[in-house]
Amino acid sequence: MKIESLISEIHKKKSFLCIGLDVDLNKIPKHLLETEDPIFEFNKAIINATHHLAVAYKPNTAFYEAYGIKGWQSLKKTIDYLNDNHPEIFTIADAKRGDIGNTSTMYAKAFLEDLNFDSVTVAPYMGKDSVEPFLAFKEKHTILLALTSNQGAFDFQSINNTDNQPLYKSVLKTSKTWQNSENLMYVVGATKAEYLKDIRAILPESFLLVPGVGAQGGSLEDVCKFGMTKNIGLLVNSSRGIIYASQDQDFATKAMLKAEALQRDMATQINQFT
Ligand SMILES: O=c1ccn([C@@H]2O[C@H](COP(=O)(O)O)[C@@H](O)[C@H]2O)c(=O)[nH]1
Repeated sequence: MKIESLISEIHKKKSFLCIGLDVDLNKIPKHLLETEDPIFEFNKAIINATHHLAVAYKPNTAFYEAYGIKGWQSLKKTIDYLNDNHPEIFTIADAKRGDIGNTSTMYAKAFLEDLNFDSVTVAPYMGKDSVEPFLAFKEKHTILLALTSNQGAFDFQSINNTDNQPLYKSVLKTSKTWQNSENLMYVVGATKAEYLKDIRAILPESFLLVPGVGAQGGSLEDVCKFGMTKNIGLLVNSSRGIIYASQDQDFATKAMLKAEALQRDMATQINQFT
Protein backbone atom coordinates (compact mmCIF):
# COMPACT_ATOMS: atom_id res chain seq x y z
CA MET A 1 0.00 0.00 0.00
CA LYS A 2 1.19 3.51 -0.82
CA ILE A 3 1.64 5.76 2.21
CA GLU A 4 -0.76 8.29 0.61
CA SER A 5 -3.56 5.68 0.74
CA LEU A 6 -2.94 5.12 4.45
CA ILE A 7 -2.98 8.87 5.11
CA SER A 8 -6.22 9.32 3.19
CA GLU A 9 -7.85 6.45 5.13
CA ILE A 10 -6.77 8.05 8.41
CA HIS A 11 -8.42 11.34 7.44
CA LYS A 12 -11.53 9.61 6.10
CA LYS A 13 -12.12 7.59 9.26
CA LYS A 14 -10.64 10.19 11.64
CA SER A 15 -8.79 7.27 13.13
CA PHE A 16 -5.23 6.06 13.42
CA LEU A 17 -6.26 2.93 15.28
CA CYS A 18 -4.42 -0.33 14.72
CA ILE A 19 -6.11 -3.38 16.22
CA GLY A 20 -3.80 -6.15 17.36
CA LEU A 21 -5.02 -9.65 16.54
CA ASP A 22 -3.12 -11.52 19.27
CA VAL A 23 -5.35 -14.56 19.54
CA ASP A 24 -4.92 -16.81 22.55
CA LEU A 25 -7.19 -19.88 22.50
CA ASN A 26 -7.44 -19.70 26.31
CA LYS A 27 -9.01 -16.24 26.09
CA ILE A 28 -11.52 -16.50 23.27
CA PRO A 29 -15.21 -17.37 23.81
CA LYS A 30 -15.71 -21.09 24.39
CA HIS A 31 -18.34 -21.54 21.66
CA LEU A 32 -15.72 -20.69 19.01
CA LEU A 33 -13.59 -23.65 20.07
CA GLU A 34 -16.22 -25.93 18.50
CA THR A 35 -15.61 -24.46 15.03
CA GLU A 36 -13.04 -25.80 12.57
CA ASP A 37 -10.78 -22.76 12.79
CA PRO A 38 -11.45 -20.86 16.06
CA ILE A 39 -8.64 -18.34 15.49
CA PHE A 40 -9.92 -17.34 12.07
CA GLU A 41 -13.57 -17.26 13.22
CA PHE A 42 -12.54 -14.99 16.11
CA ASN A 43 -10.54 -12.68 13.83
CA LYS A 44 -13.31 -12.52 11.23
CA ALA A 45 -15.86 -11.49 13.86
CA ILE A 46 -13.51 -8.84 15.30
CA ILE A 47 -12.71 -7.47 11.81
CA ASN A 48 -16.39 -7.41 10.78
CA ALA A 49 -17.29 -5.49 13.94
CA THR A 50 -14.42 -2.98 13.89
CA HIS A 51 -13.19 -2.35 10.32
CA HIS A 52 -15.07 0.98 10.06
CA LEU A 53 -13.12 2.25 13.10
CA ALA A 54 -9.60 1.01 12.37
CA VAL A 55 -7.06 1.81 9.67
CA ALA A 56 -4.74 -1.11 10.41
CA TYR A 57 -4.68 -4.63 11.84
CA LYS A 58 -1.60 -6.20 13.38
CA PRO A 59 -1.52 -9.94 13.97
CA ASN A 60 1.48 -10.73 16.14
CA THR A 61 2.84 -13.86 14.46
CA ALA A 62 3.85 -15.44 17.81
CA PHE A 63 0.16 -16.09 18.51
CA TYR A 64 -0.11 -18.09 15.27
CA GLU A 65 3.29 -19.80 15.26
CA ALA A 66 2.49 -21.14 18.73
CA TYR A 67 -0.25 -23.31 17.17
CA GLY A 68 1.99 -24.86 14.49
CA ILE A 69 0.75 -25.46 10.98
CA LYS A 70 -2.89 -24.77 11.98
CA GLY A 71 -1.88 -21.40 13.40
CA TRP A 72 -0.02 -20.50 10.21
CA GLN A 73 -3.13 -21.45 8.19
CA SER A 74 -5.28 -19.21 10.41
CA LEU A 75 -2.82 -16.35 9.82
CA LYS A 76 -3.01 -16.88 6.04
CA LYS A 77 -6.82 -16.95 6.13
CA THR A 78 -6.87 -13.78 8.23
CA ILE A 79 -4.60 -11.77 5.92
CA ASP A 80 -6.47 -13.08 2.84
CA TYR A 81 -9.77 -12.06 4.45
CA LEU A 82 -8.42 -8.55 5.05
CA ASN A 83 -6.88 -8.18 1.58
CA ASP A 84 -9.99 -9.51 -0.19
CA ASN A 85 -12.61 -7.58 1.79
CA HIS A 86 -10.80 -4.48 3.05
CA PRO A 87 -7.92 -3.63 0.69
CA GLU A 88 -7.97 -0.06 2.06
CA ILE A 89 -6.79 -1.31 5.46
CA PHE A 90 -3.06 -1.38 6.26
CA THR A 91 -1.76 -4.74 7.47
CA ILE A 92 1.20 -5.38 9.74
CA ALA A 93 2.89 -8.73 10.36
CA ASP A 94 4.36 -8.20 13.81
CA ALA A 95 7.10 -10.78 13.37
CA LYS A 96 10.22 -8.88 14.54
CA ARG A 97 12.53 -10.55 12.02
CA GLY A 98 16.03 -9.71 10.74
CA ASP A 99 19.06 -11.90 9.91
CA ILE A 100 22.00 -11.96 7.48
CA GLY A 101 20.90 -10.50 4.14
CA ASN A 102 20.45 -13.84 2.39
CA THR A 103 18.04 -14.98 5.12
CA SER A 104 16.29 -11.61 5.51
CA THR A 105 15.38 -11.82 1.82
CA MET A 106 13.45 -15.02 2.58
CA TYR A 107 11.73 -13.49 5.63
CA ALA A 108 10.73 -10.53 3.46
CA LYS A 109 9.34 -12.84 0.75
CA ALA A 110 7.39 -14.82 3.37
CA PHE A 111 5.60 -11.82 4.87
CA LEU A 112 5.50 -9.24 2.06
CA GLU A 113 5.10 -11.51 -0.98
CA ASP A 114 3.64 -14.89 0.02
CA LEU A 115 1.36 -13.70 2.83
CA ASN A 116 1.12 -10.27 1.17
CA PHE A 117 1.14 -8.07 4.28
CA ASP A 118 1.71 -4.34 3.71
CA SER A 119 4.45 -4.29 6.32
CA VAL A 120 6.53 -6.33 8.73
CA THR A 121 8.28 -5.44 11.98
CA VAL A 122 12.06 -5.90 11.92
CA ALA A 123 14.76 -5.78 14.61
CA PRO A 124 17.58 -3.39 13.59
CA TYR A 125 20.47 -4.84 15.54
CA MET A 126 22.06 -6.90 12.75
CA GLY A 127 22.40 -3.66 10.77
CA LYS A 128 21.99 -2.37 7.23
CA ASP A 129 22.42 -5.62 5.27
CA SER A 130 19.85 -7.34 7.49
CA VAL A 131 17.19 -4.66 6.88
CA GLU A 132 17.73 -3.58 3.26
CA PRO A 133 16.25 -6.81 1.79
CA PHE A 134 12.90 -5.83 3.39
CA LEU A 135 13.18 -2.25 2.10
CA ALA A 136 13.62 -3.45 -1.49
CA PHE A 137 9.91 -4.37 -1.73
CA LYS A 138 7.95 -1.65 -3.55
CA GLU A 139 4.93 -0.17 -1.78
CA LYS A 140 5.72 -2.29 1.29
CA HIS A 141 6.92 -0.99 4.63
CA THR A 142 9.52 -2.10 7.13
CA ILE A 143 8.75 -1.16 10.71
CA LEU A 144 11.98 -0.97 12.65
CA LEU A 145 12.06 -1.44 16.43
CA ALA A 146 13.30 1.89 17.80
CA LEU A 147 12.22 2.38 21.42
CA THR A 148 10.00 -0.46 22.54
CA SER A 149 7.20 -0.32 25.10
CA ASN A 150 8.61 -2.85 27.58
CA GLN A 151 10.74 -2.20 30.66
CA GLY A 152 13.68 -4.03 29.05
CA ALA A 153 13.92 -1.22 26.47
CA PHE A 154 16.11 0.52 29.06
CA ASP A 155 18.61 -2.37 29.11
CA PHE A 156 20.16 -1.39 25.75
CA GLN A 157 18.02 0.98 23.64
CA SER A 158 18.34 4.06 25.88
CA ILE A 159 21.99 3.55 26.88
CA ASN A 160 24.50 6.00 25.42
CA ASN A 161 26.89 4.45 22.92
CA THR A 162 30.34 5.70 21.85
CA ASP A 163 28.81 8.71 19.98
CA ASN A 164 27.39 9.76 23.33
CA GLN A 165 23.84 9.27 22.16
CA PRO A 166 21.34 6.59 23.11
CA LEU A 167 21.39 3.51 20.93
CA TYR A 168 17.81 4.07 19.73
CA LYS A 169 18.84 7.46 18.29
CA SER A 170 21.70 5.81 16.37
CA VAL A 171 19.14 3.35 14.98
CA LEU A 172 16.92 6.24 13.81
CA LYS A 173 19.75 8.32 12.29
CA THR A 174 21.69 5.49 10.64
CA SER A 175 18.61 3.78 9.19
CA LYS A 176 17.73 7.02 7.38
CA THR A 177 20.89 6.57 5.26
CA TRP A 178 19.91 3.08 4.03
CA GLN A 179 18.71 2.36 0.51
CA ASN A 180 14.91 2.78 0.10
CA SER A 181 14.71 4.29 3.59
CA GLU A 182 11.49 6.02 2.51
CA ASN A 183 9.88 2.60 3.14
CA LEU A 184 10.75 2.74 6.84
CA MET A 185 8.41 3.20 9.77
CA TYR A 186 9.43 2.82 13.42
CA VAL A 187 8.09 1.22 16.60
CA VAL A 188 7.94 3.54 19.61
CA GLY A 189 6.09 2.38 22.72
CA ALA A 190 3.21 4.49 24.04
CA THR A 191 4.82 4.00 27.44
CA LYS A 192 7.77 6.05 26.15
CA ALA A 193 5.74 9.08 25.01
CA GLU A 194 8.11 11.52 26.74
CA TYR A 195 10.81 10.54 24.21
CA LEU A 196 8.66 11.43 21.20
CA LYS A 197 9.79 15.06 21.03
CA ASP A 198 13.41 13.95 20.54
CA ILE A 199 12.30 11.25 18.10
CA ARG A 200 10.32 13.74 16.00
CA ALA A 201 13.39 16.01 15.86
CA ILE A 202 15.14 13.17 13.99
CA LEU A 203 12.10 11.80 12.13
CA PRO A 204 9.75 14.73 11.46
CA GLU A 205 7.61 12.86 8.92
CA SER A 206 7.99 9.10 9.43
CA PHE A 207 5.08 6.96 10.50
CA LEU A 208 5.39 5.50 13.98
CA LEU A 209 3.71 2.30 15.11
CA VAL A 210 2.87 2.92 18.75
CA PRO A 211 1.90 -0.13 20.83
CA GLY A 212 1.25 0.09 24.55
CA VAL A 213 -2.06 1.90 25.04
CA GLY A 214 -4.70 -0.14 26.84
CA ALA A 215 -3.25 -3.18 28.61
CA GLN A 216 0.25 -1.62 29.02
CA GLY A 217 -1.06 1.70 30.33
CA GLY A 218 0.33 4.18 27.75
CA SER A 219 -1.56 7.46 27.23
CA LEU A 220 -3.03 8.34 23.83
CA GLU A 221 -3.04 12.03 24.72
CA ASP A 222 0.67 12.03 25.57
CA VAL A 223 1.52 10.16 22.36
CA CYS A 224 -0.42 12.71 20.26
CA LYS A 225 1.05 15.71 22.08
CA PHE A 226 4.58 14.99 20.88
CA GLY A 227 4.14 12.43 18.11
CA MET A 228 1.44 13.78 15.79
CA THR A 229 2.46 15.36 12.46
CA LYS A 230 0.54 17.12 9.69
CA ASN A 231 -0.05 13.68 8.09
CA ILE A 232 -0.87 12.34 11.58
CA GLY A 233 2.17 10.01 11.34
CA LEU A 234 0.90 7.59 13.98
CA LEU A 235 -0.62 4.14 14.09
CA VAL A 236 -1.61 3.50 17.68
CA ASN A 237 -2.10 -0.18 18.48
CA SER A 238 -4.27 -1.82 21.07
CA SER A 239 -4.57 -5.62 21.17
CA ARG A 240 -5.85 -7.16 24.45
CA GLY A 241 -7.67 -3.96 25.44
CA ILE A 242 -9.97 -4.36 22.43
CA ILE A 243 -10.18 -8.01 21.44
CA TYR A 244 -10.73 -9.39 24.95
CA ALA A 245 -13.31 -6.82 26.07
CA SER A 246 -15.64 -9.80 26.63
CA GLN A 247 -15.19 -13.56 26.55
CA ASP A 248 -18.89 -14.22 26.00
CA GLN A 249 -21.14 -14.40 22.92
CA ASP A 250 -21.09 -10.58 22.75
CA PHE A 251 -17.29 -10.39 22.32
CA ALA A 252 -17.37 -8.68 18.91
CA THR A 253 -19.85 -6.00 20.01
CA LYS A 254 -17.84 -5.32 23.15
CA ALA A 255 -14.65 -5.10 21.08
CA MET A 256 -16.42 -2.65 18.78
CA LEU A 257 -17.37 -0.46 21.75
CA LYS A 258 -13.76 -0.38 22.97
CA ALA A 259 -12.53 0.46 19.45
CA GLU A 260 -15.21 3.13 19.14
CA ALA A 261 -14.08 4.81 22.37
CA LEU A 262 -10.46 4.90 21.16
CA GLN A 263 -11.48 6.15 17.70
CA ARG A 264 -13.53 8.93 19.31
CA ASP A 265 -10.49 10.05 21.32
CA MET A 266 -8.38 9.89 18.16
CA ALA A 267 -10.88 12.04 16.24
CA THR A 268 -10.68 14.63 19.04
CA GLN A 269 -6.89 14.62 18.82
CA ILE A 270 -6.97 14.98 15.02
CA ASN A 271 -9.47 17.83 15.21
CA GLN A 272 -7.37 19.63 17.82
CA PHE A 273 -4.21 19.26 15.73
CA THR A 274 -5.54 20.22 12.30
O1 LIG B 1 7.48 -2.29 21.72
C1 LIG B 1 6.62 -3.10 21.43
C2 LIG B 1 6.59 -3.78 20.24
C3 LIG B 1 5.55 -4.62 19.97
N1 LIG B 1 4.56 -4.81 20.86
C4 LIG B 1 3.44 -5.71 20.50
O2 LIG B 1 2.24 -4.94 20.38
C5 LIG B 1 1.14 -5.66 20.94
C6 LIG B 1 0.65 -4.96 22.18
O3 LIG B 1 -0.40 -5.69 22.76
P1 LIG B 1 -1.33 -5.13 23.97
O4 LIG B 1 -2.21 -6.28 24.28
O5 LIG B 1 -2.11 -3.94 23.45
O6 LIG B 1 -0.44 -4.77 25.08
C7 LIG B 1 1.68 -7.06 21.21
O7 LIG B 1 1.53 -7.84 20.05
C8 LIG B 1 3.15 -6.82 21.49
O8 LIG B 1 3.94 -7.96 21.23
C9 LIG B 1 4.58 -4.14 22.05
O9 LIG B 1 3.69 -4.27 22.90
N2 LIG B 1 5.61 -3.29 22.31
